[in-house]
Amino acid sequence: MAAPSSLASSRLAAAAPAPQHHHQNHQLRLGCSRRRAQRLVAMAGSGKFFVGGNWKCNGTKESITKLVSDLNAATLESDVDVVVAPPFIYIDQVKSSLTDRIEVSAQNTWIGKGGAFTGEISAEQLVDIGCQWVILGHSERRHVIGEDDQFIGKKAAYALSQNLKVMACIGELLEEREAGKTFDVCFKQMKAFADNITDWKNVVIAYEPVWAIGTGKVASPEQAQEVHAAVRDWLKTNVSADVASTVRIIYGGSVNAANCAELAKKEDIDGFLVGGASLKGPDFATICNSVTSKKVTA
Ligand SMILES: O=C(CO)COP(=O)(O)O
Repeated sequence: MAAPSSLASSRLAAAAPAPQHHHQNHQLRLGCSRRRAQRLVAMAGSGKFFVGGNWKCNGTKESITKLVSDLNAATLESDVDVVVAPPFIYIDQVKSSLTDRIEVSAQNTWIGKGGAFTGEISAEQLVDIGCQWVILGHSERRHVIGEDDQFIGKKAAYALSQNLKVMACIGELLEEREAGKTFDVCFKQMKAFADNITDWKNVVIAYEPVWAIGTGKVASPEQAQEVHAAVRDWLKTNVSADVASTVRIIYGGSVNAANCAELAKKEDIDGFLVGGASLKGPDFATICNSVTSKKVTA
C-alpha cells in the first residue's frame, strides 16, 4: 500500500459524513457507532482494515511455493490491506512469485545502517529487494531473543527513516495480565515507540498479548477491544488526537478462520496479525475477508 489506494471501501463510504442526517442513517443501518464512523472519516485514505501474516521461522522453498500459489488464487476483499512476512531468506522468492495485491514484510531488521554486523539484515537491504514492511517488537524478539524497548524503538525510527513501513508490536505476559499490569506494560512499550516515531502514517500497531500467541487461547473480543481502546486513548493523550484516530491497531494471538469475524466487529480492532493460521492460504484469506464483519456491525 504505497499510496493508500482507493478508499472506495464500503467501510469508509458508509461512514462518509455530509450531510449529517445521511451519516446518522448509515450508522443506524450498519450498526456503526458514531465514534467509529467519525474515526473512519478522519482516517480518510489510510483506514483500511489490515491483515498481516507472520510466517515466523516456518517454511521451505516447496511449502512456500504452495502457500504463494494459494494466496495468488484467493479472492480478497478490496477494502483490506494484506501483507505477509516470510523468513528473510524467502522474501526474494515470495516477492518474485506473489501477486502485487499482497505486500511483503520482514520479521526484523538491524537497528541502523548496514556494515560489520554479522548475521544482521539492514533496512536498506530490505528496501533494495522490494520489501515494504517490517515487524518490530514482536514478543518472540522481546522475550526469546531479549530485545528491549529502547532497542526496538530505535529500530522503528531507523526503519521508518529508510521508508520501510512498520508493524509495531506490543503486549503483556500472562503474569503481567494477572497482576493487573496489562495497561502499564502496553503503555511503556508504546512510549518507547512514541519517543522514536515522529510520523505515524507508516505505522500499524499490533496488540499481541503474549499468553494468546501460539497457544490457541485467543483473547475475547472484549479483552482485545479494551486494550485497543486504551492504547488509542494513550495515543490521544501522549501523541495527538489525529494519530489516535487514524492509526490502525490490529490484534494478534491465536486468530483463526473461526474466531476472526467476532473480533473484527469490535470498534477499535482494525485488523489482525496472524501467525499459525497464515501458513494456510484459504484460512488466511478467510481472515482477510473478515473485514466484511465490519460492514454489518461495528
Ligand atoms: O505472533 C503472532 C503473530 O505475530 C500470533 O501467532 P499465532 O497466530 O500463531 O498465535
